[in-house]
Amino acid sequence: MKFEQQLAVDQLSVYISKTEEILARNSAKIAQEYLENVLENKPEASILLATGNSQLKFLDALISNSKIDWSRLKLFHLDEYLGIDPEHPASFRYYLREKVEKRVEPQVFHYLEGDTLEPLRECDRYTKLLQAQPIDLCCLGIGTNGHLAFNEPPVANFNDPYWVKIVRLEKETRQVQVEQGHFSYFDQVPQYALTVTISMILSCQKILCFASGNNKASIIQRMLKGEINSSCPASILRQHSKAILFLDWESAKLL
Ligand SMILES: O=P(O)(O)OC[C@H]1O[C@](O)(CO)[C@@H](O)[C@@H]1O
Repeated sequence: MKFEQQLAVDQLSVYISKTEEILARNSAKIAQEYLENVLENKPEASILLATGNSQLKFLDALISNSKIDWSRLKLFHLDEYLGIDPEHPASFRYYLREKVEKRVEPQVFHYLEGDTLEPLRECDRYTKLLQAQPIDLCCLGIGTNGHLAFNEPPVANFNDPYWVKIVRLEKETRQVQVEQGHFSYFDQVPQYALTVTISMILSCQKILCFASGNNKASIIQRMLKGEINSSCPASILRQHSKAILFLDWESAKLL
């Protein structure tokens, strides 16, 4: 497996590839080998998937090249806008149905029902589903403001007693969604979302986190060189010994 550079920042492993394409190929191989290993020792495995641009090439490489037995996998996801219809193209359920579920046949895909009329009950339902088994693999992206899932700075709680909660989205997060073309204007982006918490993420057995491109360079610098605190929620990954951060040259350029 060829990464141009490998380093450790506290307990976090950081693998750097020249391009996002190489990064996707190599990280998909790591994910595949890890899942094969898990499935040698138990009948089924559980994966918590992220959405966003940072996941696209990885998911494509994982799905198109691997020999994973998806029928033995239970799938979950990190977050969803509150009040969004599952058919809305910006909804994370839409993304995951189109990019994952239509291409593989998992044993089950448990979706966060963002359009529920009873959000607290939905948090409770999803918490119970997540707690029913260990989550073997968690995939993550990092927001330009350092958020993990929708745990926004500075309110993200590293010791959250909850596993799924309702959060208010930061202006920057909502603005980025417009810039990326997911919504036409700022007020169209929902103000609230459901998200798994940092405590939930840290309970996962293995974490693969992806960040590439110039627009992630300064937050990656803060994540890896700044203090570990909730002003950059992603910095907490430095305390997870089974987490790998995959970067390309552009996102790693300020290290
Ligand atoms: O992958 P992107 O588009 O860079 O976004 C960063 C992360 O923030 C989220 O939008 C919020 O969870 C994720 O879907 C994503 O992985």
